[in-house]
Parts: sequence; C-alpha cells; structure tokens
Amino acid sequence: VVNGEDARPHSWPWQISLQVKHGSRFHHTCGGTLIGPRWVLTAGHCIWPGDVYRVVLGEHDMSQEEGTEQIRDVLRIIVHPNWDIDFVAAGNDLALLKLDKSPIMSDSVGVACLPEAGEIPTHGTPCYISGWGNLYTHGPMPDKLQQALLPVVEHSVCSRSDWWGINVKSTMICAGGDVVSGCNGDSGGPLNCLGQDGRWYVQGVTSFVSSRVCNEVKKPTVFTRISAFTEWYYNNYY
Ligand SMILES: C[C@H](NC(=O)[C@H](CCCC[NH3+])NC(=O)C(F)(F)F)C(=O)Nc1ccc(C(F)(F)F)cc1
Repeated sequence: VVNGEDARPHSWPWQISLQVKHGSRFHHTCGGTLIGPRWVLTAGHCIWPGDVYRVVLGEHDMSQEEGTEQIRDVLRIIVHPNWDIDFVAAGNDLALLKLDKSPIMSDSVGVACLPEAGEIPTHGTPCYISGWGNLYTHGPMPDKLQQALLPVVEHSVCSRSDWWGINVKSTMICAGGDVVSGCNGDSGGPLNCLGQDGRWYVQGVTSFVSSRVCNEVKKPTVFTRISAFTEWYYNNYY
C-alpha cells in the first residue's frame, strides 16, 4: 500500500496472509479474505500450479509473535475457470482456498460481510485497501498491516482512454489514484467499503496496478468486483 498508515491491529479481522513455501520457509505472497469458516477468497494471479501454500490469520506485525496468529493449511484451491494469467485485463482474477480446518473465531479472526449480487459501491463510498504489499514501487514490504482510504473511481471515468481504457471491465472496481494505491504484494487482499448499515463489506479483491509505478496518475488500483461472482463462489463453496 502506497502512502497508507499502520492499521489498528485486527481491525480487518478477515484479512489473511497467503504464504508460499520456498525451500523450507514460507513467505508472504498475497493477501486474502476469510469469507467462511473454512474458505478464503484471493486473486487467481496469486496461485502458481505446484506451489505449496498456507494461510496465516490474526496476523498484524509480521516481525513479531503476537499470540493472535493462527496458521492453516490449504486443502483445496479452486481458481476461477476463466482466469487467464496472460490476460489480467479479462478479469476473473479470483481463487477460492479451502482450509484444512476452521480457525478459532475471535476479536482478531472473523468472517467478512460480502455484498449482494450486482451491488456496485456508489461514487464517494469510503473504501479502505489493506495489505502487506510494498510501501512504494520496488520498495520494501512493511512489517505491520497497512491501510489507506481509496476513493472509488466510477467506471465511466476509469475506462477513459487515458485512464485504464478497455483494460477495465464492468466486473472490476477502480479506486485510489496517484497518491494512495495498492502495490505488489497487496494482490488478493480486500477492498473494505462502508455499507449503509454501518458495517464494512469486502467489495473487491486487489487485482492490478500500473506495471510502471504503483500509484500512477490516472491508473487507479483495479479490484475484481466480488458482487459479479456471487454465483461462482456459492456454487464452489461447500
Ligand atoms: C506489474 C503489475 N503487476 C500487477 O499489477 C499485479 C498483477 C499481475 C498479474 C499479471 N501478470 N498485481 C498487483 O501487483 C496488485 F498488488 F496490485 F494486485 C502488472 O503486471 N500490471 C498490469 C499488467 C497488465 C495490465 C493490462 F493488461 F491491463 F494492461 C495492467 C497492469
């Protein structure tokens, strides 16, 4: 997250760290969202066939043992059938991970609220991105979970030719811009938006930023719009 701030610990209790095994050690590769006791939603581009993953829940500071962390193995990975690693602009950048067993729900670990099918966050809805991604392009990863308030950019603006043009689809949400943005390593994490009922809903899954600079002007962070895929994850989640 570029130009964000340390999140208050565990204020996004559905935020997970997806960790990949390299040699004998695991390291953070993507974010994700706990959407059910045994189910995590992340980005399709986070998944590489043959890699071994684990999920860390209740995490805040990656450099400390805080006593709230819970580690789970990934039993099954379901990548969206229409995801194409060579064509991120086509969308469908989603994957479902089934955990070996449910984490213990607490103040630090909880399930996210998801939007109704087809729900579009209105212009000006306050949305926060959260993640342990780079603090700036080619920059370091933070120890503590970062967050930033990203204004939603409506599709009519985001799809202008000098913005994302045809690379942004109606199944995506644009948010942020040239000051605050997501960055590499935030992939798969949640876009947390305030609902009318005062609850926070996860409306997006962090998908892509400019390949030149994370917070490039007129290239807001692009999220997969979860409300466009309700059918898919309900059918796969059992
Ligand atoms: C380096 C940069 N990486 C990214 O944006 C990766 C997703 C990469 C998937 C495809 N390999 N996502 C992130 O870093 C994230 F944290 F923002 F989510 C990138 O490739 N951006 C990018 C690529 C293509 C297009 C498009 F196809 F739309 F032209 C737009 C952005």
